Amino acid sequence: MTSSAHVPRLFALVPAAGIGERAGAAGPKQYVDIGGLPMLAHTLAALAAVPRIAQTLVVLSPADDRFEAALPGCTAWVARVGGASRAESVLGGLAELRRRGATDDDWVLVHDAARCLLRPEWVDALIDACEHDDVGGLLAQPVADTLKAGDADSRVSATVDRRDKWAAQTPQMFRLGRVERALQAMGAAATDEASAVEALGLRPRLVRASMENFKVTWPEDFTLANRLLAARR
Ligand SMILES: Nc1ccn([C@@H]2O[C@H](COP(=O)(O)OP(=O)(O)OP(=O)(O)O)[C@@H](O)[C@H]2O)c(=O)n1
Ligand SMILES: C[C@](O)(CO)[C@H](O)COP(=O)(O)O
Repeated sequence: MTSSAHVPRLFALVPAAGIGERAGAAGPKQYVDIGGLPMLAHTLAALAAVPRIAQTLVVLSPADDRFEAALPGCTAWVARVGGASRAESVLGGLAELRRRGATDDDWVLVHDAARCLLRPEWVDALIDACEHDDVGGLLAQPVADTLKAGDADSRVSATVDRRDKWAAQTPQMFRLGRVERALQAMGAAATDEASAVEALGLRPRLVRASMENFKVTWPEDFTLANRLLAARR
């Protein structure tokens, strides 16, 4: 007799519906050229190099009219279901994954389009650490600098104990059903998937990655990303 048990699959979900306000580029930062390709192309290439990921879904803004010209021949799934916040874009993507056959038990690795220096081996390390974990987890980096809390006038209000602090990165890997419920409960206040899952009383696993997995956020970050990519060639 053959077993019909569902084997969970792994999907990647890339929110790419932001406007990149802080980056100050002429258009959305995911299309800014880095080393000859749009930033988003580097991000998707890293995920495509992880064989355990069954498929990647890119979430675009409904108004996006650049993707097909910028990434011709891209084999990732694409859905123009982005929302006003990152959390809404991720929720739109999770609903799209369901429409395409994903179920509650499948794993979803949510990864920022803006973290284009991702390396496949970091994704593999995350999967290895989480695929048999009850909760799931995220890539992160222990904080190395002394941490200051600041007031609106840019004066220090406190020095924060950094000993147990980690900077959260992506991918963040959770079961589809759980992360969807968590984000629905927390709404746009969720700046990442882990914080929504934490609000359910759960403790996601922290998997150390690298500072190279930084999020291109400010104008000077494009220069850093270009240099790092050039150094990898
Ligand atoms: N409504 C939104 C906002 C953000 N994102 C995505 O979430 C990731 C992380 O967000 P962030 O770095 O803040 O990107 P932007 O929102 O584009 O930047 P900014 O906040 O400076 O406008 C990015 O890949 C971005 O495209 C999204 O899909 N939908
Ligand atoms: C998800 C994230 O990259 C983890 O550090 C981060 O929270 C995104 O924040 P942003 O407000 O969208 O820049």
